[in-house]
Amino acid sequence: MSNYGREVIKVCIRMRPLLPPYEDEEIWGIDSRTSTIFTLTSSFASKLLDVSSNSSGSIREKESRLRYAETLGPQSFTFDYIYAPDSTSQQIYYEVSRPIIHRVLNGFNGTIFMYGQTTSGKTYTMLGTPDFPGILPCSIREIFQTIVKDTENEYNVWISYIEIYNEQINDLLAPGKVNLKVKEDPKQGVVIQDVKQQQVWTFDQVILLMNYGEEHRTYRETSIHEHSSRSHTLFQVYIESFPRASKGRGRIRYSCLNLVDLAGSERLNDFDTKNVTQIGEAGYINKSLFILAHVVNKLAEGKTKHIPYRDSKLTRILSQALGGNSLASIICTVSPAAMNFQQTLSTLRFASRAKTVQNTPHINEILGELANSNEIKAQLTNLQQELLELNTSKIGYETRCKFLENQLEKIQKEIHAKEEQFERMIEGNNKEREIIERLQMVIEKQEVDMENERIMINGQYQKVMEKYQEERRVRIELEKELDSHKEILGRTIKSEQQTLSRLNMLIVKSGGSPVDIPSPNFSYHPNADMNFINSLVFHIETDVSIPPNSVNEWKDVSSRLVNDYRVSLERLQDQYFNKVQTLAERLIDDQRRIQEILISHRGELRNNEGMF
Ligand SMILES: Nc1ncnc2c1ncn2[C@@H]1O[C@H](COP(=O)(O)OP(=O)(O)OP(=O)(O)O)[C@@H](O)[C@H]1O
Repeated sequence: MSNYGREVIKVCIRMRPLLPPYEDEEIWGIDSRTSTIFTLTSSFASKLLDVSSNSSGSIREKESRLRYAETLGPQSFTFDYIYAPDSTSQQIYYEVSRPIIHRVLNGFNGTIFMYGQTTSGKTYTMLGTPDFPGILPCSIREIFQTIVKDTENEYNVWISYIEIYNEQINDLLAPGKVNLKVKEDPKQGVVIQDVKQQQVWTFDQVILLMNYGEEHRTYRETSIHEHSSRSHTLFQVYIESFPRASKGRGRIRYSCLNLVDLAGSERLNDFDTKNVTQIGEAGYINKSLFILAHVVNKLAEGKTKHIPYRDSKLTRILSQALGGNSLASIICTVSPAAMNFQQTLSTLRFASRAKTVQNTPHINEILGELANSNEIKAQLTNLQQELLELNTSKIGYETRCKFLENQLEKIQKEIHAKEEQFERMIEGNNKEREIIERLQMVIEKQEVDMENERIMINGQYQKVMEKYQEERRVRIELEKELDSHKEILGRTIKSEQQTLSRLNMLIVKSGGSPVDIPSPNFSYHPNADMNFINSLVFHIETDVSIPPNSVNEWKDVSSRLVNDYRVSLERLQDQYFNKVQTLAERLIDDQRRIQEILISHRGELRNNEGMF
């Protein structure tokens, strides 16, 4: 085995296009020149403030996103590669995966894994479609094309395909084989016990097997993705190669390519809370991704000891790719949508930490039967020397061994206790997270209810104000009408008084006593009597003879007139005051109702504040 240097994990980001009609505006932008991804904060803020727009998400959700983004300020991340929404999987394959494939063919282990929230495009990038093949088919094609062209070496290739569903390993190429165990192999490192390893010779054969495995993989329709992977999958390609001339008795290189498609992280409140299967699956997915992030964090901090690989099957299987003997690339898929802002940010933070993790890849090589005999002889001499040394210090060694065994047992117990404690902590965390998410849902609902109520109260207030305006308008019109009546009445009374004065003059002239002229305070109500008086005055003034009974008659008429004026005026005043009274009462009533609604609304607000 030769010595090799350390290599950091390569990390690339792929941003998929917006998925209409559910997703709203873009919040992330890309500068391909500098491989930077950044927030379009100003447009984000302006778009989120426009809460009345038709875009998806509740008003509360948008406001909380805005608050979150404002608190954080502009975000920007730089990676090895960043791919814009119009990039192809083939392009990513050429730049990110192909260099690894060629080194795997030379005896290095290699791992490429997809990481990102649900619906961000992991499976699309890994498997692709018939028109746009993904990383997996492109890698397999490259392997066989290279093997065919290599005239110096001979190769054997095997594949296996497993899924980790609810922390249980199931064989996708042998569907009956479930709950497989993981074990340490001195030669190959961590391996899956009893997994079906199928030898393959062509690209088509591998694709057939891949499709067969896909049929048995666990997918489910969720509220946000109709074909969502509910498990992590691991597609492994084992390659053995040796120079044709040695016929397998010289140096043999063996390597393994791991293609990992992780299930997406998701928020528990994106699920129907009554769907126990979905909630359970999401819990397992989130827990294993949490442990993966924990492992990456520890490695990123530069720690090499006590890395909690054993806390999940996923991290145990990926231990070679994370800080071990493997080349590794992580392809993080993200959504550009404002509604996925927090999940994208969390993926980018994971990616930032992952790109500082270092591995120590080396060529895996063993010696065949007729390998360099000098090397074997040298090794034999070393071993004999070691044996001699061991024999001489056998007693000390045995004592030391005993001591170490005891120590080991003690440490194992401690580890076990810590593992249990950690399990309980994670369970507690999950429960707390669930409670917080439920509380958030309750708060969200109450805020929506309060918003609706506020809109309703505004509507009612608006109506009351309109009614009040209308009644005010009617009152002003009534006052105007009354004024005009008064004016007409005044004018009429004046003209009638003049007529009656003229009549009195005639009466006095003819030796009679004058009649009382009514005061001008009374209302006028036109009637036939006035016509009669007018004709009487006309007769007198024009010396036309007046019928003898007419003088008494006009006296009656004039006193009736006075009464009529009074009654008419009083009726008019009554009507006017009644109307004004009714309007005032209605106004007071409406104001009282508005007051009551506002008081109860404030009371509820105070209750809600008290709750949270
Ligand atoms: N780069 C892309 N270009 C066009 N469409 C894409 C792209 N990436 C993803 N999609 C589409 O987005 C949807 C979700 O993609 P995909 O199934 O790959 O998501 P995922 O991350 O694997 O989700 P899950 O974790 O729920 O399985 C699919 O309809 C897919 O066709």
